[in-house]
Amino acid sequence: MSFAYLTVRDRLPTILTKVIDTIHRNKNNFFEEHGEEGVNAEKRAISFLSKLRNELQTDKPVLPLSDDAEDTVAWNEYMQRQQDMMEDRQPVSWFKSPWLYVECYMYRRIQEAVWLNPPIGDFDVFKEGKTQTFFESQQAIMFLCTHLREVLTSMDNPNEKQLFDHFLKFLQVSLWGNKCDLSISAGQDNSQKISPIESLASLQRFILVDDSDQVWSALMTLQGSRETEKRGARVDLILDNAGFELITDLVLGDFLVSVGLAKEVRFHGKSFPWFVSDVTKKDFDWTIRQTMASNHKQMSACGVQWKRFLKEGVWSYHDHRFWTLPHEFCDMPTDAADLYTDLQGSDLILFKGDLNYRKLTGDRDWEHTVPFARALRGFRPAPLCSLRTLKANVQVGLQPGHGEMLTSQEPDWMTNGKYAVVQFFCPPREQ
Ligand SMILES: O=P(O)(O)OC[C@@]1(O)O[C@H](CO)[C@@H](O)[C@@H]1O
Ligand SMILES: [Mn+2]
Repeated sequence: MSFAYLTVRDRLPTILTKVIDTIHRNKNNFFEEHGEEGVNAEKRAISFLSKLRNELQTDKPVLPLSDDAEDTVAWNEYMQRQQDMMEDRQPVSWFKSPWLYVECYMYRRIQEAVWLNPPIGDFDVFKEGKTQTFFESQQAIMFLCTHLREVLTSMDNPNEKQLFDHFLKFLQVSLWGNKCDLSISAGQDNSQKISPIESLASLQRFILVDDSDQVWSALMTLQGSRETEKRGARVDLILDNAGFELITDLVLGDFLVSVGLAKEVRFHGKSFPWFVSDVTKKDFDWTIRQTMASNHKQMSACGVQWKRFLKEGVWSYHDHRFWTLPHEFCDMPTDAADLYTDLQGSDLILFKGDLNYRKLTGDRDWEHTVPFARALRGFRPAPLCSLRTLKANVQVGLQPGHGEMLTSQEPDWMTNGKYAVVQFFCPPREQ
């Protein structure tokens, strides 16, 4: 049985059950905030979601969205296209459609349940889990913040080699931070409790493709032009999960800006709760506020600095509805031309996580030796790099024989989250 099939059969209904339970447990809060209207909204949302779980479990056709959000038309058009592509005119159902599509669809339907019930329309059904991992990872967060502040204060005029060594560490911490998503464990504890910097050396052998030096070169190219005004790169960081992973990304963003490798870092998150643990604007702001408010000196110093970066515009947060559509990224130029144009202005785009990798590669059954550039199928807004731990059945850009060797030793190497890639692509100069 495939990993995709098992996800749809087992993992997605478990996630739905948890969502139903969360909404139910918040009944009193809804009552306090909105009176009877809040309780009615709770009831309607739960009945909607129970129906959804039943549709999934009995392999019913997927239904068009019935809400009136900014992305509803785009979703329904996409679904119609999928239907038109079905041979024999069978309706697209939960088990008879691409995994990437139904998984995204389920998260959008959960949001439909919330949006159709305006009194609870801004309730985040995954907030509790995200908050919990953040608190459970406090030790690792403090450690990381301390390390960052120490590196930054000790680095008066560092040489290139020192800078590169630190860069590698922060890049790898952000990479392994992706181990901590909540959807793979269906919301089970996945918090980070040990020192993230110390574990790096022992994790190195699990990085199957490591293009870190090319990422470094991309940043250094922009350093070269000191006499011109443009010093330092514009980096776009396409975020994945909240909790510990987000902290690792903020720490990386802080390092890049503080040492002058980047002049600007633009964080991109999701516009509604997504894949259990993904970052929304609220999570982003909440995380920075929590970090600022910490009793731990170095941690709160980081929070204060991050707030300042945002205020000064050195950092900024962005979201776009495209990130919560089921489209592969090669569709971006046609389906989200504004976002593609925006990303073309970047000097380096870092894509965090597994889902972004699936969308970069179209989640196809590629041969493992297919070059990353080919799997991107024309998606080439700017130099880009995927920082991803492997949690789904797709991996490209390996040396001949490597994939086969891994399969023979560890059949679930693509889904057990033990392995990772730092995979870089640079568009040719003249496109
Ligand atoms: O993108 P992330 O957070 O690294 O991982 C999310 C993810 O692993 O969870 C799903 C399982 O439900 C996978 O399909 C998906 O790719
Ligand atoms: Mn995620």
